[in-house]
Amino acid sequence: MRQSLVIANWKLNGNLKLVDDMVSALASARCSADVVICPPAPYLAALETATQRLNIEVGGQNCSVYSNGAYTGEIAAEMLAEVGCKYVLLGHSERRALFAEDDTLIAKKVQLAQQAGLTAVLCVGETLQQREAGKTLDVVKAQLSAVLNDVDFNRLVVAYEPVWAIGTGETATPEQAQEVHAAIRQYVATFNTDAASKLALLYGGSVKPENAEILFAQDDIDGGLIGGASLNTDQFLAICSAVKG
Ligand SMILES: O=C(CO)COP(=O)(O)O
Repeated sequence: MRQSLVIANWKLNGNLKLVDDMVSALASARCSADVVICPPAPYLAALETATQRLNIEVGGQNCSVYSNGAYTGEIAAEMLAEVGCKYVLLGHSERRALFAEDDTLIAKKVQLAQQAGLTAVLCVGETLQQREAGKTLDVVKAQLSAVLNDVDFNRLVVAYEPVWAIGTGETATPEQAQEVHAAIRQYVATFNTDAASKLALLYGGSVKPENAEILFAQDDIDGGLIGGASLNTDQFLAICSAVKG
């Protein structure tokens, strides 16, 4: 039985009011999936305190490639763990594109995160240009292979987020998403068969209440990584309850 998981990625959005509103909404919600919220770092402690009695975990949106030292503005994986995070998003396409993060750097971050006891949520996905050139699987496999050679599969989640579907309102069709998810699972199996069958694989990219159920019904889709819709309590709860239980 694989973990069903819905992760909220607030990106650079939200405030203390959203922390309160989301926690109140989730407190009275019924959801068979595990729920993780990744707010901007200043809200992690407040969210962790507010969710202590709930079955909700907290995660970072990124961590440093360094453990400590003179790196102004950075946040170490161990610091995230110390304030109660259980997860950290790594390799998000916005980090890759806007902050020039490459596969080598992301692999190092995954190692540090796992050493700190965090589950790394490795994000992979192709651009529209790469998809149109028929390179989707090559791109995704290259992003995975950089990390999978030296990874703790017990602390790994993979999120497939086609770049062209992020924040655009354009979602991969359930068939497109399933095809890539199945290919990811097969590829992971070439590294570790047992881990591949247990790995939680999430879809991300314009997931909304209207399309969540059909996406999550696909064989190899175990939940979602939600951006825009995770900022709205009603929408986020509807997505959480769309996960197959
Ligand atoms: O990037 C995403 C989650 O990490 C997806 O964002 P949207 O749900 O806003 O498309």
